[in-house]
Amino acid sequence: MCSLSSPADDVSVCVRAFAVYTPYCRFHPSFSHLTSLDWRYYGDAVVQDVSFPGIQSAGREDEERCDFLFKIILIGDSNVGKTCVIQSFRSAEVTELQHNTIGVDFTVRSIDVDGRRVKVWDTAGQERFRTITQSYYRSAHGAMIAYDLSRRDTFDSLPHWIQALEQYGAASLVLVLIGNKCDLEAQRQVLFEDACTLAERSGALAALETSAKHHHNIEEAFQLMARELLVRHGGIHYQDNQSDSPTVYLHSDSHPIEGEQLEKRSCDC
Ligand SMILES: Nc1nc2c(ncn2[C@@H]2O[C@H](COP(=O)(O)OP(=O)(O)OP(=O)(O)O)[C@@H](O)[C@H]2O)c(=O)[nH]1
Repeated sequence: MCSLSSPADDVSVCVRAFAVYTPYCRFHPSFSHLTSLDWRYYGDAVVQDVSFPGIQSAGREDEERCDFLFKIILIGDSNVGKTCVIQSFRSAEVTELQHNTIGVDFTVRSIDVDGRRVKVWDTAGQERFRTITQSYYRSAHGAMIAYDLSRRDTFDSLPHWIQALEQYGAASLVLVLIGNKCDLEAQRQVLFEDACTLAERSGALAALETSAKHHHNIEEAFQLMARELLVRHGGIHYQDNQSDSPTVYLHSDSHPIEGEQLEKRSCDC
């Protein structure tokens, strides 16, 4: 079962990420622009009078070697499954019932992309904690916007989230749209084609349908994102005729968007 089963556990995970990864991230070139104010603000706002369970085991990860460290934010309406997606990514296990996130959830995991070790630092934040999440937009390398494919209103708010990213995020941000809860096919209210159209219009790298509950397409979403970030940050160089493009990681319910991002794959910058 998921390790985040109560608000107290949730905070302890936040503390763990804060306490263990802050020193590493602050000294890492990718995070040199993060000010201590960002971190303190998060700590003051979210972490209150809690112990630090799990800090020792997480400490080992801090020493783990990685070639690249990317920060990916996961945003979207409440209850679309953001926390479950990052839990599924972290542990391949998801609880039936998740509490609402207070502030920002963190997870850090290393994945291998073409033999490169990539550390993905992932956060999911809630809209009502706007001031916290906006500061995270600024320093993100990639963003996943999630909607619940069984609730049309969560898809209809995607333009709002995209606009927020355009306003607060970096121009080079890699965007992926995620239609979560694809196990609820009978309750589907959003056609995959609609998500693909929106992804194409908004310059997203891909649209995918995922199930955090069944761990479906979660790894693929992060692999796809990490691979694109590696390309953009000079970690992978694609030839035009190279066959192992990111599309090989996609299932039938995912859709890579051709265009601007694909051109950038061959770019060294
Ligand atoms: N059927 C199904 N339910 C899911 C899936 N992912 C999440 N859920 C359920 O959806 C509910 C909301 O999940 P959360 O992960 O807390 O959603 P969230 O987007 O993080 O919500 P906030 O913290 O309010 O922003 C929970 O009851 C989950 O068990 C999924 O893939 N399939």
